Amino acid sequence: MTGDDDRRSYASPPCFLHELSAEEGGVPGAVDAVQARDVARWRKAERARLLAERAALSVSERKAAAETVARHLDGLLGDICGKAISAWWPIQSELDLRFWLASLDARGASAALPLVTEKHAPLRFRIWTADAKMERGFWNIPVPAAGDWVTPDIALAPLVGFDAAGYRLGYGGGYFDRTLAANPGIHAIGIGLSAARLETIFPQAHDIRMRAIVTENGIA
Ligand SMILES: Nc1nc2c(c(=O)[nH]1)N(C=O)[C@@H](CNc1ccc(C(=O)N[C@@H](CCC(=O)O)C(=O)O)cc1)CN2
Ligand SMILES: Nc1ncnc2c1ncn2[C@@H]1O[C@H](COP(=O)(O)OP(=O)(O)OP(=O)(O)O)[C@@H](O)[C@H]1O
Repeated sequence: MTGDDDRRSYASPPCFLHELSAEEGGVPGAVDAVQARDVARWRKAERARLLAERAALSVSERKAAAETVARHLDGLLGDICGKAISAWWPIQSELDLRFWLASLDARGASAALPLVTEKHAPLRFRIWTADAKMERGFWNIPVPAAGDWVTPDIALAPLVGFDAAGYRLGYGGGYFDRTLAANPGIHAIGIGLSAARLETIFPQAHDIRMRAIVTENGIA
C-alpha cells in the first residue's frame, strides 16, 4: 500500500486544504503551511499514543525485544570491524541497547552516543566506552563528559514511530533529520518495536528516510 492510498483512505486526514488551488482564492504557499501545521498536530497526537503504549509494556518485555533486535541488527550489519556506530542512552522506555553498544569494542568497532550541543542544530557524536564518565546533557539525557568527536558510519536512531516507507517519528525536535541532512554519508537505521509501525507519517520535505528499520520481528 502506498502513502497516497493511505491518505485517501485515512478516516480523518490531517488536512483537506490541498484540494484548494491558489487560483481558487488561496494564498500561494498557504496551503503548504496549513498542511505542515496539521501534520505536526497529527504527529504530536500519534507520538503521545505510541509513547503511552510503549510505557505500558513490562521491563522484561522491553528487555526481550532489545535482545531480539540486537540479533537482527548483527545479521543486518555483518562485518562491523573498523566502523563507528552510534546508538542512544535510553530514556522514556526506549529499548536499551547499551549491552550491544558495549560489545562493539571487542569486535573492532567503536561505539558513540549523540549530544545536542546546540538547540535546533545537528547532533554531534562522542566516542563512548562502558567505563566512560557521563554527565547530564540536553533534556537530562546522560552523555559522555569527555572523549573524541566522531561522525558515525552507522547511526542507530530510536523510533517513537516509523512508517511503511521507512520514515521515522522521533520526539519532535527534528534533530535526526538535521543531522542526516548535514551528514549525508551517515547510514541511519531506525530501531523500535513492531507496534510502533504506522502506515504513513505523512513525510514532509525535511524528513529523511532510514536506510533500514529493525524491530523485534526482524527487518521491517
Ligand atoms: N535516548 C535518546 N537520546 C537522544 C535522542 C533520542 O531520541 N533518544 N535524540 C534523537 O534525536 C536526541 C535528542 N532528541 C530530542 C528531541 C526532542 C526533544 C524535545 O525537547 N522535544 C520537545 C518537543 C519539541 C517540539 O515539539 O518542538 C518536548 O517533548 O517537549 C528533546 C530531545 C539525542 N539524544
Ligand atoms: N533539516 C532541517 N532543517 C531545519 N529544520 C528541520 C530540519 N529537519 C527537521 N526540521 C524541523 O524540526 C521539526 C520537527 O521535525 P519532526 O517532526 O520530523 O521531528 P522528529 O524526527 O520526530 O524529531 P527527532 O529527530 O528530534 O527525534 C520540524 O518542525 C522541522 O521543520
